[in-house]
Amino acid sequence: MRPVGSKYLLEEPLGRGATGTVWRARQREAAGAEAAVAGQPGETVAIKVLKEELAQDPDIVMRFLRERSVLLRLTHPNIVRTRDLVVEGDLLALVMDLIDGPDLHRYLRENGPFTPVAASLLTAQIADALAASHADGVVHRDLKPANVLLDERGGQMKPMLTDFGIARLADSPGLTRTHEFVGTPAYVAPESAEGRPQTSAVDIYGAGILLYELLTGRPPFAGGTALEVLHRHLSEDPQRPSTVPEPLWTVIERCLRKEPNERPSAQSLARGLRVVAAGIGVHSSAAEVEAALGVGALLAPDPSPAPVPETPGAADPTQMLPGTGAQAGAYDPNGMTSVLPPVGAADATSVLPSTGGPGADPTSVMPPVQRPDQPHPWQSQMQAARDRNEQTQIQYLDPNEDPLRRRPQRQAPPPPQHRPQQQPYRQGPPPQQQQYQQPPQQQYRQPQQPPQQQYAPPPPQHYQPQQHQPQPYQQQPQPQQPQYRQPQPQQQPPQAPPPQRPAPREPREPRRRSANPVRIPGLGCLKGCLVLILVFFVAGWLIWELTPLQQWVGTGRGWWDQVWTWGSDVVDWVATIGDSAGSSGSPNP
Ligand SMILES: Nc1ncnc2c1ncn2[C@@H]1O[C@H](COP(=O)(O)OP(=O)(O)OP(=O)(O)O)[C@@H](O)[C@H]1O
Repeated sequence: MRPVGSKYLLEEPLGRGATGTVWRARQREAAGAEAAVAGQPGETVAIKVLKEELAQDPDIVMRFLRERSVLLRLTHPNIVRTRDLVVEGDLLALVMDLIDGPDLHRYLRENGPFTPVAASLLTAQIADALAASHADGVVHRDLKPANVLLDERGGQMKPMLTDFGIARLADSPGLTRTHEFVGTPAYVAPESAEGRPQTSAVDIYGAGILLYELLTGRPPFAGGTALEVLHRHLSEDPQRPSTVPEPLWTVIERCLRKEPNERPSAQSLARGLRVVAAGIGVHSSAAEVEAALGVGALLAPDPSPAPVPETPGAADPTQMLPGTGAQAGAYDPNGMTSVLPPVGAADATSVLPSTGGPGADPTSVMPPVQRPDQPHPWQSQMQAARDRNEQTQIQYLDPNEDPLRRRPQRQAPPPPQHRPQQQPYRQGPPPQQQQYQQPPQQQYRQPQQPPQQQYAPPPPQHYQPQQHQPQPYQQQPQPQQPQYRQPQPQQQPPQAPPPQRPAPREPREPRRRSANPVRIPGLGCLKGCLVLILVFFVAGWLIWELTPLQQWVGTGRGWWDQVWTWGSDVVDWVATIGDSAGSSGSPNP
């Protein structure tokens, strides 16, 4: 057992994350006045001991101490309470309440997706926690199921958001000045992926992804490489699974808007989710169903989202790349920014990883620092994420290899000389036409909001355990009121975590369906002829009967008789021609 400070003893590790290891620990004696919770000797706590490299960085230690008051005052029924922060020699540790229960990632993996009602109520409580922290100016920035612990005490399951402030520490200059990416690709908001200024809206995006995952067992943008996932966040719209009720999809779709200002505030998200939960249940009244269908009106955007404080070297994308700025000879087609490094800057494909497709010339797409036999850093990063249960990723990223900063520019002038067209992903789908904006040049200097108003959290709402029936890898279709469009229940494939795919496949050509599934050669032509004959026949009959033509021709016959006569004439004529051809072709007697 290892002492942490003079007050705590580490007993056994509970789990390891990217930023440190969490231990079950015991309190030796009551903590001092600087702790938020003094605690009693013998009390059990959880202690996250941050990685040594974090603890040895003076910038991070400073930040840790500065954040201390923020973290310690962050209290809410759905936030894991930070009791104390310990700085001792080379050790930085957060002392937290010990939560008795699994994290949501593990729970999902073991029990399958939630019902729509249970998913709504659970996410509503997470939104409550976010509303409280946003009101206090604290943005989580790494919201994902692994950071939600399920407190199972008392037979109820209460989601508890944890790891507040860790992303802030990890994002400190000590780390990001070496061009690191902080976040988990499957949950990263588009603005974070692009290095644009972030606000509390990134947490709403994370909540939308989390809600989607609770309902389906997997996040909407997953699979393939981390780069691919980030591209999908930036360019793809999520698709509604057939099992997600319409009002709930309205909420998810609003949370996942690419434009942060269009996402709801945490408070309106929580309210909207509760209205949806009330309106999609088996016993919902007509009024509740009606209210759920109108949930869009409740999802008001946040008029003053909490900004993520600027971190020199982190929030400013221009500082995340070496040799940036004018002195580096950067490519600047729009005159907006100078973030692109000089090597191959005009050619986005030149920095993308080679996937080694047939006929691919790896050297032509490899950045100079990367050898063909090495995996791309993002690929290793994704692999590491899988190995580590989707933990926060902090990994060196060579800016030369970051295609997000080398996307084709909308107004880019044509390159001075023709290059052979190269596919950025040789084995992957062709990238969609992306309307990327270059990250803005100006630094984000909005000061952190002081906590103005005291957030009064709504009473913690614990949903009843029977509302969530763990579905072992099969979504239960939710019975719906007739008023709203019922999604078609569908047999779900096993809801396992996204399988690891070796390489993205080429997208299939959309199949063109023929109106005539059995192809008979010439059938189309024959049909046309028959239709034409029919049309002539009917038209002739009408003209014969309804116009004076019959008298003019002077036959006095009916249409059928006349047609029969014409037919006989034609047959006689053909026979005559045949006879004359036969007699002229036969030798003279
Ligand atoms: N307060 C706590 N009480 C009980 N268990 C905890 C507590 N905090 C974390 N854990 C457990 O410890 C494990 C590791 O937590 P940690 O936050 O380091 O992991 P992570 O969220 O996967 O990684 P990271 O946040 O660094 O990406 C988790 O699986 C979690 O279940």
